[in-house]
Amino acid sequence: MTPEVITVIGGGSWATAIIRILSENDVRIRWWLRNRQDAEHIRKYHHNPRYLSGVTLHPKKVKPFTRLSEAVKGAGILVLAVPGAFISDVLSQLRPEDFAGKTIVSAIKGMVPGENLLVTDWLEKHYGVSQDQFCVIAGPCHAEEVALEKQSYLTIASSDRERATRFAGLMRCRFVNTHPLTDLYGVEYCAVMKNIVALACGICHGLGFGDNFQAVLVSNAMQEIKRFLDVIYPYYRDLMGSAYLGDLLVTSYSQFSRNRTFGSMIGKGYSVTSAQAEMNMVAEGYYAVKSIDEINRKYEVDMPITRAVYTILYEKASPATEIAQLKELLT
Ligand SMILES: NC(=O)C1=CN([C@@H]2O[C@H](COP(=O)(O)OP(=O)(O)OC[C@H]3O[C@@H](n4cnc5c(N)ncnc54)[C@H](OP(=O)(O)O)[C@@H]3O)[C@@H](O)[C@H]2O)C=CC1
Ligand SMILES: O=C(CO)COP(=O)(O)O
Repeated sequence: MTPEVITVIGGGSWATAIIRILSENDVRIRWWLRNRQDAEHIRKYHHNPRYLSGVTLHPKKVKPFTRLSEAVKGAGILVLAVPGAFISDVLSQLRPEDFAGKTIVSAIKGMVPGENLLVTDWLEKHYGVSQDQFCVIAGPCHAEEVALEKQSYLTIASSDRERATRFAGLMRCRFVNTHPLTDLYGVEYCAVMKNIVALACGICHGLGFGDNFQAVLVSNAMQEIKRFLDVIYPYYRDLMGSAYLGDLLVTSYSQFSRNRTFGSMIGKGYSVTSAQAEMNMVAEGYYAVKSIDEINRKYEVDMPITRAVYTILYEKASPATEIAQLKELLT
């Protein structure tokens, strides 16, 4: 059998981890990064110099590119792994024909700000990608633990179960277990919303709250996510599964979570700009909370945690005052 040709778009930690996983299998990876020096470094030394630099990349299976139109040539699968806020900029070099007939995999746990669309909805709108072409990579999995080859689980969601099963096969390896699921939009929304909750957990941690309070916050958050999903995309789903509850837990509690770290800085008194400057990675929840809050103005679902995070980050409300008010609403 000829190896599967896969283009991975994005040069950050998750793109690097996905490439590490995929290259355990029979694939050829065309890797697009925006930074020319990074691509050159990878070609010479087989390491990404700025993200997960300890990971060795397979010299024969992984080929870096800086021209996106060239990177997508000949691939049957495109994996998108840039933060949602930059996707429209990055993909502006491509045309609808570049997506035709391919499996389009979103590894992005964020929305497209401004348009307030899930990445899959945005690709359908702007590039005519049909719903059954999509897969979404979900589940509790930090790139840093993939780099350490710690046992992880991923869920591959697609409305086309066969497509999900095929891609799940390519993402399965010694240290990663995978399973398919058909709740494409539910999984995508949940992945976006758990980042908002992790921000809230971080803010509370920064303010000095402990584990007792965080457990209440997270369990209330799961109910908030359920209320929202039941309205925006009703579907038979088991929210106790690892693609939903599992991802909420790892992001809320892990030392590796960028969203939690960002929130913690806000709770300790950093401004949004100084917290962003301090982190060299992207906290998707910052963009997501604005999108979800704006979407919810139409649906008016009861979402006190999302509202509190939005008010703190976008209306410069005092974290202590907002969380004091939120405290009274949790059960
Ligand atoms: N890290 C993780 O464990 C996981 C991440 N994800 C998701 O993967 C997606 C990608 O995140 P991740 O790889 O972690 O991000 P990182 O924070 O590790 O990297 C950020 C990436 O965004 C790029 N970037 C920064 N600014 C711009 C810009 N203005 N225009 C274009 N690109 C820009 C950076 O480019 P440059 O290379 O030039 O610095 C870099 O490639 C996110 O949606 C995240 O939620 C999902 C699961 C796990
Ligand atoms: O989605 C993730 C883990 O499953 C990554 O979360 P952070 O972006 O907060 O690090």
